[in-house]
Amino acid sequence: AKKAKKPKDSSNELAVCRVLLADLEAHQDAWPFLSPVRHKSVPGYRKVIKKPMDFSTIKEKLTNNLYLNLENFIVDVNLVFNNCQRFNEDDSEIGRAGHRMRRFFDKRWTELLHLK
Ligand SMILES: CO[C@H](O)CCc1ccc(O)cc1
Repeated sequence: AKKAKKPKDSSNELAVCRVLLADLEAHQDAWPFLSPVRHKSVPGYRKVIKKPMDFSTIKEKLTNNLYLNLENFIVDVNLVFNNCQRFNEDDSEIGRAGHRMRRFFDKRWTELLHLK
């Protein structure tokens, strides 16, 4: 017989997003990602990175209810890290910060989801 699916409790997903964003912003390696890249002073950035994203923009979107669920939020956080990997050498200050931040984020949201 089909097992009854447990109803998904999505009510606290946005609270989880706020906790995750606060943790990202507080991380010592967050500095390259806190505000939008000044593409006018970074040659090539606008050409190479089609969808710029940063933590302050994510905060703005969260405040304006532009994330319908945790998944949409995670897509934007991963965009920050994927943009970073695309534009920076792995063996660079910012490249390494991006890898460390992605590892931290992946660990943190899976921790929070397992609390449910
Ligand atoms: C999230 O940080 C951006 O990838 C900044 C890229 C950058 C690399 C070198 C620079 O001199 C300026 C910006």
